Order: sequence, then C-alpha cells, then structure tokens
Amino acid sequence: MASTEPLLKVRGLNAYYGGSHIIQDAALRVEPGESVALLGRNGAGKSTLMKSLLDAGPRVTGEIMFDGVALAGVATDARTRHGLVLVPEDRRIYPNITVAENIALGRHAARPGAKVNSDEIYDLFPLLKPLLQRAGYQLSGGQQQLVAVARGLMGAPRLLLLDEPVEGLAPVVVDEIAHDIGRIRQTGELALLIAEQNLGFARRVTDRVVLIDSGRIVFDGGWDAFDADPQLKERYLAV
Ligand SMILES: Nc1ncnc2c1ncn2[C@@H]1O[C@H](COP(=O)(O)OP(=O)(O)OP(=O)(O)O)[C@@H](O)[C@H]1O
Repeated sequence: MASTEPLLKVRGLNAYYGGSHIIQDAALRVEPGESVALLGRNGAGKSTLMKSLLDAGPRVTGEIMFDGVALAGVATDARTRHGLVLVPEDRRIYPNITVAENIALGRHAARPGAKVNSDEIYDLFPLLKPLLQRAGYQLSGGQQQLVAVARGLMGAPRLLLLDEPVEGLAPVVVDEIAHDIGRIRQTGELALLIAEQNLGFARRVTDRVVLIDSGRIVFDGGWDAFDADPQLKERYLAV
C-alpha cells in the first residue's frame, strides 16, 4: 500500500434498514495508526455506519476501500480477516466459558500469517490478568468491555472499530479503559474508529472528530477545530 493512501476510504455510503434510509451519502477516511472519534447522539447512526463497514446488518451501497481493497461483495468474515474488526456495543461475552477462552475466540478472525501472542495482549490489560480463569458471567460491565477489546485485538486488526466502549461504565473504569487504549496505540500501526457520546473519553483516546447527525456526517476535523465552534456540541451532541 502506498503510504499516501488512507487505510479506510469511504465515499457515497448509504445504508438502509428495510425502507428506512439511515446513513446518507457518508464520506470517511482513517489513516494508518490514526484514532478517530465518531460522535453523535443516540440514534444518529454511529452503530449503523460501523456495521455498514462490515456489511453486518443494513443494506449498503457506495464505495468502501480498505487497505487498498474494494470491499463491495466481500463477506463480513473476510473483511474481518483482512483486518477490519468490530467490538460491538453489546460486547457479546460468552457467559459459560472463561475470560481466556473468550479472548482466544478472537484468534479465528485473524488474517492468515498474522502473529498474535495472547501474552502480549494480556500485558495491555493489567486488570484482566488476574481474571483469566473467571467465567464470563462473573464479570462486571467494565471487565466485559476489556475482554471484548482484548478479543478484538486477537484478530490482528489494522482498524479496530469500538462501538461506545464506555457506555454505562463508572468514571474510574472509563479512566482505566482510556489508559488501556493509550497502551494499545503505542504498540504500532493499529488504527481506531471509536463511536462515542462521552466527549471527555473520546478526547483522550482520539486524534480527530467525525460528527454524525441523522445519518449525515456534519463535521470532520481536529479537536481544535471542533472546540473552536461550540455550536457543534450544542447542536449535535446536547441531549
Ligand atoms: N436493526 C434495525 N432495524 C431498523 N432500524 C434500525 C435498526 N438499527 C438501528 N435502526 C435505526 O437506525 C437509526 C440509527 O441507529 P444507530 O443504532 O445506528 O444509532 P447510534 O448513533 O449508534 O445510536 P445509539 O447510541 O443509540 O446506539 C435509528 O433511527 C435506529 O432506530
């Protein structure tokens, strides 16, 4: 891949649930190693946009280029093996197997030849290490989120999509997850797209903001530019 090409380039993306036109003509770019916040109110279309990238739910039209490959017609599992990995909002932790087993399941999503070392992944999540033999059903919401992110990393992603990773979590847990994401970012070229409503958290873990409202991208820029226009927050994020 030429170094000037973005890792993800989306143009003219439309997504539909039945007759409802949810995502409307969206454009989006993520560079290798970049972390981007996808901000928007409840129902703005954040989850639908993420699922559209994987063809995992809505009917989708438009162009999605990932790592130099056009994804039209590529099945969801093949997209994941290519390095586009989603950690969904509901986390999907299996209750009756252990944390270590839940995390290991992510390995099936890894692209052929990818080197994934579970010990290196455990090192990124110090809070998980003592919990590896615990059953999924015994975890708190924050612990489940850490397991879901660790499992996502086992898929050797190039772009990890996190759908509202800190929704409903206590501030101390949000803080821990922000630290863990900081550690993950130091490991290399992994790019992140993080759907969020928690501005403080998003600011800590991302470089750039994409704002979505009623399925349309209404702002795309740096945090400085976002902060310079307080109306953006009032208009598109205030409850
Ligand atoms: N499976 C579905 N079938 C029909 N409509 C859906 C479906 N999932 C979402 N929608 C609709 O699509 C729109 C966008 O929802 P989406 O879940 O993408 O928003 P969001 O920004 O992720 O919000 P949230 O924070 O509530 O998850 C909403 O109007 C929602 O009702």
